[in-house]
Amino acid sequence: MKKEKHWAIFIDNTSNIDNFTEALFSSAPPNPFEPLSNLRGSLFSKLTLLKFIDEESRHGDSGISHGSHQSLHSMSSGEQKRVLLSHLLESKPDYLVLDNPFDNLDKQFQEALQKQLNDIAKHTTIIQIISRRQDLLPFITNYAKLEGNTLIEPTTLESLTNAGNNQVFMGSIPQPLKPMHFVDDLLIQLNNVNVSYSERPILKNITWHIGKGEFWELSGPNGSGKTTILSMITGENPKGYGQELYLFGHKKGSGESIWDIKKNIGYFTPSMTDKFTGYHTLEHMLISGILDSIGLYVQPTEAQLRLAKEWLQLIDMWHLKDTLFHDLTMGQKRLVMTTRAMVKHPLLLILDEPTAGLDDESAALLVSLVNKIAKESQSTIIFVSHRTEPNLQPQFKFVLQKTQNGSKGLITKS
Ligand SMILES: Nc1ncnc2c1ncn2[C@@H]1O[C@H](COP(=O)(O)OP(=O)(O)OP(=O)(O)O)[C@@H](O)[C@H]1O
Repeated sequence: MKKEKHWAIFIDNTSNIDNFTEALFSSAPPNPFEPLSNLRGSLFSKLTLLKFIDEESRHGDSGISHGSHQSLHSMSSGEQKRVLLSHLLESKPDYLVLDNPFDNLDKQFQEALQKQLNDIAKHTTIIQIISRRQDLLPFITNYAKLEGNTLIEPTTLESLTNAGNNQVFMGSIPQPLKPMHFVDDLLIQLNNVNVSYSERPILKNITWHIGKGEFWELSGPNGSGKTTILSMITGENPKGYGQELYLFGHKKGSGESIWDIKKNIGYFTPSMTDKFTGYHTLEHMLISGILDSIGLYVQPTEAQLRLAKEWLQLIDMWHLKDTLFHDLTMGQKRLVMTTRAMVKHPLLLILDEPTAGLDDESAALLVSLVNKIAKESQSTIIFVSHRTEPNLQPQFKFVLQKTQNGSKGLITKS
């Protein structure tokens, strides 16, 4: 049996991944991937997944969730990845390109996927596009780094990866223009909340009291209901009606509008950056956060401009104020979006897997900004993550544990 040659391509903020994957699948792949030119490859990536979801929304069937009655769109992110991988493997490709395959996956699935890839690697070339050093597949012995559009072959693995980030943010968190006041100590209360979908229990007797100024980490395996719980807290899930759910002092369904709830919340999840495809400058992006709009269509006031400046100085991006958001690196975009979600000092800041897809250095920088916000503001933070971010300093953890009757919640103190 011929021995397959596997590769890890390390990426960072500068890497042009789309160009690289396009070139790999072209009739003339770049050096040293020329041998792939006449072979059949498959791409396991978020983009491939989005194409199938789009197909499903237009034609009613993604073509890949056979056997399942559930739409691809309504599956949790881990479930979607499972379905995609088994679909890609059905066609027995000669090579498989995996774009950050472990992102959004729980530990159990990560281990199962690693085992599965170990087997596949015996007969299929694997090219792993990788941001975090800890994700490296153990059977891979060839490495390169993608800088912009250029592949660089290093001398050692160590020379490829950044240990972390030592940047210290200079100055304090800027104060909001209009502080939000809330008298109670408890912002959110879920008392014995239950959620089922098509009679399948998802959440079972969830009791969670979230206080002012607290810093929580929310975790749990794929499909355990993290997104569902967040949709209860943001007031978006109609299954919250008739339950013991109190959001910012109002019982869910007691006449408050979705806007009454949402005005108290700053929210960031990486897919939100897709909404900002327009050409907004950084300065305008931050000001639009104060106004809760997606672009900026009014003349900003002096006070708004001053506040935007303070935040941009804090994250060391003031010199980029006139740069288009579109032209930033991924790590910079995440810092700006987190800052934008925080600019009003919302009562509650929700960060949903904000480090997914970031390299080690950018993730460490984002985590230190979140720690700083937690220390220096009165905002409550919920940080959702599958990865244990080494330096994250939450006070409390809410862990969902799957059972046959739906997930239960376990609270621990850090
Ligand atoms: N609209 C829906 N219809 C049917 N099932 C749904 C719907 N929305 C969510 N589910 C199911 O509820 C379960 C919990 O989903 P949820 O997205 O909350 O999990 P999660 O913990 O966020 O998962 P992940 O870590 O994979 O993102 C999953 O099994 C999902 O398939």
